[in-house]
Amino acid sequence: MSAMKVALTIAGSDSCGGAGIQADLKTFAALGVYGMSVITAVTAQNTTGVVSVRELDAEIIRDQIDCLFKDIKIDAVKIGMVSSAEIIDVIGERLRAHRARHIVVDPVMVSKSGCHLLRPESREELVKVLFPIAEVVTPNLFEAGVITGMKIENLSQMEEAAVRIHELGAKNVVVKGGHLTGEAVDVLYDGECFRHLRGRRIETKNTHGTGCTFSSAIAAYLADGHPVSEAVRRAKEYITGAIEHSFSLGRGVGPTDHFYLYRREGSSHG
Ligand SMILES: Nc1ncnc2c1ncn2[C@@H]1O[C@H](COP(=O)(O)OP(=O)(O)O)[C@@H](O)[C@H]1O
Ligand SMILES: Cc1ncc(COP(=O)(O)O)c(N)n1
Repeated sequence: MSAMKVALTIAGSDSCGGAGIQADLKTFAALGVYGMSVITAVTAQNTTGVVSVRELDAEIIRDQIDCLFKDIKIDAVKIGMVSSAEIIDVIGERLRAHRARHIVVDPVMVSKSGCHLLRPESREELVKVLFPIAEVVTPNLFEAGVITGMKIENLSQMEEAAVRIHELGAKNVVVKGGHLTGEAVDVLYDGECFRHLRGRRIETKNTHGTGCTFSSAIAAYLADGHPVSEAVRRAKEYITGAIEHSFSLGRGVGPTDHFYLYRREGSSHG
């Protein structure tokens, strides 16, 4: 039997379990990869919104990263909510020191419910420190707009944004079209070619954590040894199925079903 593959998520905790660390670990488990976590911040959050946020201090974030890399071979890393410039700097510095491979950066800025998960004044630091070490970055339309200063409303603008973000140091860029209307198309750019990742649009309000789930699925497939284009294609297939099986939980935006591949006929939530 081949060795178990290991993926690490560096992200914030979402107490309601649909996004952040919890979504990432569920995704790793569902895709057969051993998951580990470095928590950057704790959010008190439910399906209707974020109530409060506490950042952890840089020292405990550094210690979490160092003790894992000193002990365990890590096949891929996903980075989500990073909250502040100080946290970004310690993550960047330690991942470089440990020569971490297969890094996926989801440049999380604002939750779907409208709460800042990255201090707006730290956005430039995220791009400057984390994009150059990323194998893949996965901005949504809002994030791609903030990073490039562009207004992005169609596929050709998504392509242009992907080129500009590539110039900022990310090897591969996926601009996600989840917030457009019509087919859910994402654009992958590797510095040479564009690839359109097409998925059927699912009519549902339950999309809490879709970006977290997508980026951690990319990391899981990279950990498994797939090349970037194949990892992204498989992750797109996985997130589309997870959204198709999303369900209502609480009074707000419900989560996707990370384990839909395993549910038997008749045992789903309906
Ligand atoms: N309603 C939907 N139907 C199908 N795919 C979707 C839908 N909403 C988002 N997606 C897909 O989910 C992934 C995450 O995208 P998105 O929701 O835009 O990210 P974020 O959570 O960062 O805003 C992308 O592959 C996107 O195309
Ligand atoms: C801890 C944490 N990380 C990321 C998100 C983004 O997820 P969404 O955009 O679906 O709100 C979140 N809500 N909470």
